[in-house]
Amino acid sequence: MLLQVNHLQKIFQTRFSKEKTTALQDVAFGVDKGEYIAIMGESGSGKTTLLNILATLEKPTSGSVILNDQDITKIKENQLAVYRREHLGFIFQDFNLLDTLSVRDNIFLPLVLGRQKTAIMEQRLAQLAPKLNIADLLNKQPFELSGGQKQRVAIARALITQPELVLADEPTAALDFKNSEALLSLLESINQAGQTILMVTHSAMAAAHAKRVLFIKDGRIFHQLYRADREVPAFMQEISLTMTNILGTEVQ
Ligand SMILES: Nc1ncnc2c1ncn2[C@@H]1O[C@H](COP(=O)(O)OP(=O)(O)OP(=O)(O)O)[C@@H](O)[C@H]1O
Repeated sequence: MLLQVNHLQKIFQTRFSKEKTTALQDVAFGVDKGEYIAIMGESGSGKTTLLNILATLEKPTSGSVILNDQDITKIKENQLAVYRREHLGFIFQDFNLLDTLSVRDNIFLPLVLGRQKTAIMEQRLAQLAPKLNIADLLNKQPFELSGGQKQRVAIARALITQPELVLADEPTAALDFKNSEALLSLLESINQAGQTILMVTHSAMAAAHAKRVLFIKDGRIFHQLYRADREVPAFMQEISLTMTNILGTEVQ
């Protein structure tokens, strides 16, 4: 198993008041290499908190996150940036491209920080660029790109380090229907090529592209659905029904 999450609990306590919020009560699940998992739940159910802990951006109150036999909640503060760069890929809502760098340099950024050789960087980009249809964009600046092109560049940057796990946080939240569809089919094909993906989303349509959906409620995983060999629309219908019936939430 690639990732094993055990008895994860997160209690927030603000500095100024004694009030405690339990964001995660007891979350446990495992992810095999090559899986594509979506995590759904209503607002405030703990999705972002869970993703932040998996991303090593936040420490749990208790519990463990084992990625490739290492408990990543125990990594020392001064080693976290290197760990993230070497083992994890991130795809966020706003894509976070730096306008002062060319597209090529934006994609190379994690490798430059990790001091990879130029030849290796060029070789990996040469493999990725045609797959993501960005080969003609490499010398442009991010502000010259369309929204869809920016997404594909951000995906290239997430994949260039060949991460064990890609974490996506609401990747379609800021996109229109057409760009969402394009992004989701790209993520699907990246997964088919062997990349493990874990995505947090509000959208039943986005979740329906995953192979398995975990539903989180009140800080616990309480249900899961497998896509099996179903097409996206059929799976989406079951996801929406599950959200409505079990969570009592309407989803878009
Ligand atoms: N830094 C923090 N300090 C205190 N409470 C927090 C903090 N971060 C999150 N919480 C609380 O933890 C709970 C879970 O929040 P979280 O952001 O994980 O939910 P979510 O499912 O991602 O919600 P949304 O879908 O609205 O983004 C909420 O009650 C929230 O108010």
